[in-house]
Amino acid sequence: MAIIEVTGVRKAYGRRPAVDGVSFAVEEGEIFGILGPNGAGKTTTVECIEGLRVPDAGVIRVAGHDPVADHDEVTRILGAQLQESELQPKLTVREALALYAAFYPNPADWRPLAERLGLGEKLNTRFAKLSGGQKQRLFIALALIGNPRVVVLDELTTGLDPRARRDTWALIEDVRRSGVTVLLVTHFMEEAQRLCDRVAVIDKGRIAALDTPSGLIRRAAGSTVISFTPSAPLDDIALTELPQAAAVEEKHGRVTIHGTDETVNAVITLLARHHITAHQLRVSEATLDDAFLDLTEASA
Ligand SMILES: Nc1ncnc2c1ncn2[C@@H]1O[C@H](COP(=O)(O)OP(=O)(O)OP(=O)(O)O)[C@@H](O)[C@H]1O
Repeated sequence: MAIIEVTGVRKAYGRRPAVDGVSFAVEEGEIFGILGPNGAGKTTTVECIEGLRVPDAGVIRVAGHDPVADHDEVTRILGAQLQESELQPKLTVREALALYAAFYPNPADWRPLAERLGLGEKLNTRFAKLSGGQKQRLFIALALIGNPRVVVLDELTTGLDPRARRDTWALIEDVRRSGVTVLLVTHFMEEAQRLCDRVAVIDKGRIAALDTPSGLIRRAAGSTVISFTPSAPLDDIALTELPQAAAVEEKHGRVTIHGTDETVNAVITLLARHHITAHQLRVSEATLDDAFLDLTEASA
């Protein structure tokens, strides 16, 4: 069952459209990613879902409710991560948790929540003295304190070191295991690939693609990347006609081909036929990074 339904949403600032006819549905229990370059319209889209912005056109439903007309109801269903600037630097972790718990009719018990998020030792620490990772964990705690069915996390791991980012990923998986649906806005392909069940790629206010991370990789770039330095120029060899070669690129004497396993064999056979050796031959799986660039370039 879809817990969030977004249908034909448009939102312009002045005459410039930021979100230009976006539709998608988030199923209950999934981690749904929104991925896109800077200024693509990701935050505007989630702010419309949160009821913080009013769309110019289109319909949004959160568990059947309109985020603007039924704002109180939606606030109970949907927990949103707070922006850093919204917390007082002198507030302690305990005070922040108790204060935010008081906003909700049926809040979670914040003590076990703080323990679960690794903040048990930090209850008396002021917000300003927390590390970046600890602040992010506090934001997750505050987003969860109202016992929401959906939590919206917008660029949660930006600015975190790799270890803190991985710890945060583990927490997000833990949140989903507890039955909460997660809507995750991110810039990090690795994050989307690792966490998300499905990803909507937004570019210039529109959905460029919506699929599982592996579906996006397959569809966009060709899932196998072959690169090598040929022992002689390839001038006369038509690599682009190889079976399922989605893209062929030559840079500084190194050739990169996106294709499939079948392409790997075909490249080697073709080179052998022309008595060319492939030096430093590398075969790797495409990443969501490749797919993202491909999808967003395609709509450029
Ligand atoms: N309050 C506002 N007033 C005017 N223009 C805005 C406003 N908020 C966003 N925009 C513009 O709308 C477009 C989409 O912005 P939005 O913040 O939704 O993108 P984003 O995908 O979240 O970007 P980023 O990844 O950089 O956070 C951008 O061109 C931005 O400059």
